[in-house]
Amino acid sequence: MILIKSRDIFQNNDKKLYQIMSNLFIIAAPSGCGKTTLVDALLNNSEHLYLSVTHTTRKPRVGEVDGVNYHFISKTDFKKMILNTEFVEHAEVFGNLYGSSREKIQENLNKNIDVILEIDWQGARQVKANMPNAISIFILPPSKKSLLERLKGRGQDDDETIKNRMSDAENQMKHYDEFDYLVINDIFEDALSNLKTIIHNNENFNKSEFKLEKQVLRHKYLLKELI
Ligand SMILES: Nc1ncnc2c1ncn2[C@@H]1O[C@H](COP(=O)(O)OP(=O)(O)OP(=O)(O)O)[C@@H](O)[C@H]1O
Ligand SMILES: Nc1nc2c(ncn2[C@@H]2O[C@H](COP(=O)(O)O)[C@@H](O)[C@H]2O)c(=O)[nH]1
Repeated sequence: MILIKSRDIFQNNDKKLYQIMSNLFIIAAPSGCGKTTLVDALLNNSEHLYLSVTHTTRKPRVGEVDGVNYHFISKTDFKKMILNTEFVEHAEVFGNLYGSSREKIQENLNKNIDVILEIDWQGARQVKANMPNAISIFILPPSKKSLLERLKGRGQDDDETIKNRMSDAENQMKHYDEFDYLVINDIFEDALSNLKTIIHNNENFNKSEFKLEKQVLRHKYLLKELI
């Protein structure tokens, strides 16, 4: 048996046996649902989790720091990175380009550190296609009304942007059933605790109360309201 420290995410067609020691987690949600706030809390004091910093052509918001919140780059540079196959996934979201660069992801997986990608459903689909063992989690708001209140309450987007994000939310949420787990971000502390359970016990997937099929039954009325 060949033992490697982590799976090589782009050579996983190799038929040799290998032992997987680190995980790639995908977290997606409609804009404003709270995924960044949840992931920040998740990363707090956790040395064994690395959040991949997205490259984007979006302009920075007030308070956002280049290299910390995002790598803010030009469209030309983004397109060069696509041509050089530097992204594990990329997508256009709200008229801007967003992509996850392969280098740091692979570096951390190789160091046996679990990696989190905070991306949209299009990116999630690409990652799952290349790496079916990636663990995907979709986060839903408790209602459309709370989603709107959160987008407004964040105080960082103008009315037009908020309108666009609300009208896209349904399109994003339609893809919840492509994910392994579903979490409802109603009470923040509960959602955080659910995420921690998923991340720390993902080997118990079949028994998890947060796996998609169980959550779909539990939250069927919410799903009807949202989608
Ligand atoms: N459970 C919650 N209850 C109330 N407010 C919340 C909850 N979770 C997050 N929020 C608030 O909702 C707002 C949006 O959260 P956040 O920016 O994390 O969303 P996001 O999903 O990362 O959005 P985007 O995809 O646009 O980056 C923030 O002001 C955050 O404090
Ligand atoms: N496919 C990807 N989508 C991404 C990535 N990083 C963020 N996103 C998506 O963009 C929206 C908007 O983000 P914002 O910071 O401009 O509010 C967010 O909801 C994600 O769905 C990425 O690397 N790849």
